[in-house]
Amino acid sequence: MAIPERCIENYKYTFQKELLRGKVAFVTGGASGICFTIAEVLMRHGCDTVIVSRRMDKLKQSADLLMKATGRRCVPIQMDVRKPEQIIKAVDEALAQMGRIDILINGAAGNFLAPAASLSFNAFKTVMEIDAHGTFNVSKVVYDKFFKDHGGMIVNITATLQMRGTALQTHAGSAKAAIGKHAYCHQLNVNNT
Ligand SMILES: CC/C=C\C/C=C\C/C=C\C/C=C\C/C=C\C/C=C\C=C\C(=O)SCCNC(=O)CCNC(=O)[C@H](O)C(C)(C)COP(=O)(O)OP(=O)(O)OC[C@H]1O[C@@H](n2cnc3c(N)ncnc32)[C@H](O)[C@@H]1OP(=O)(O)O
Ligand SMILES: NC(=O)C1=CN([C@@H]2O[C@H](COP(=O)(O)OP(=O)(O)OC[C@H]3O[C@@H](n4cnc5c(N)ncnc54)[C@H](OP(=O)(O)O)[C@@H]3O)[C@@H](O)[C@H]2O)C=CC1
Repeated sequence: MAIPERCIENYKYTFQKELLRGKVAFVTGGASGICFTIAEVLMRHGCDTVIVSRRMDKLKQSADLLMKATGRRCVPIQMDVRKPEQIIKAVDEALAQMGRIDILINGAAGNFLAPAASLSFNAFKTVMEIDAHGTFNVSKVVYDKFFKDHGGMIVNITATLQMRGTALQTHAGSAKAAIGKHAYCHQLNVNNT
């Protein structure tokens, strides 16, 4: 059984408590780490969430913790951000259960510390596919199925390691740089159309 995440003790509000009441967020990687806490903070502000990743046991455990701590709804759905057919199914299920998606958090990522010389073709490809392709894949499906007609917000979780370069991080640095440029180009596209 996966080790459970922990919710924030004595949460202090900076924003209005009900700021996101009636909104729904779709959070990739939301069962663990940073994106678990992002889901928690959104829920503490009235938002309902869908958390997605590959391990259903971990998703269920985290969804239970989040609902108990915040009193909001959290639906766990299994999917791999590298597999478009799984994303389409997951977004369909999210919309069937929640009726809407207002916020997409692209947080799912894969990483490990490894010298560039020891990266196999598949090691580099795997991290690029989870981080960079995954961000595009999920954004495309959520856009096509909901944001195109209703609007919505996409938040891509990147890093700083790619900005000046970081040892042992050729794969993750390349993937996170791609995500940054993707967001920038996408913004230009949206503003020009
Ligand atoms: C991530 C850092 C980890 C620990 C940090 C510890 C100390 C910090 C010290 C200094 C800091 C220095 C730098 C900063 C580093 C990081 C912080 C900044 C950014 C962080 C970004 C993040 O994304 S953190 C999130 C990390 N979370 C995860 O990775 C969870 C999900 N991870 C996974 O699912 C796997 O780890 C996976 C990414 C490998 C994907 O799994 P899967 O699809 O099942 O793939 P596999 O079949 O297992 O592997 C695919 C190919 O990759 C090769 N591989 C796997 N691991 C390694 C490795 N350690 N070294 C080299 N190659 C590896 C594997 O062999 C496969 O290739 P083949 O050719 O064999 O097929
Ligand atoms: N930790 C850090 O120091 C830093 C992290 N970041 C970024 O913050 C975000 C969260 O990182 P962190 O909390 O450390 O990491 P975690 O390992 O806790 O979170 C990564 C999540 O992504 C999910 N995931 C991985 N691969 C896939 C996939 N193929 N499909 C669907 N879900 C997947 C994992 O679940 P599962 O394995 O069950 O699929 C896991 O829940 C990431 O984008 C990371 O790059 C940025 C800078 C620094």
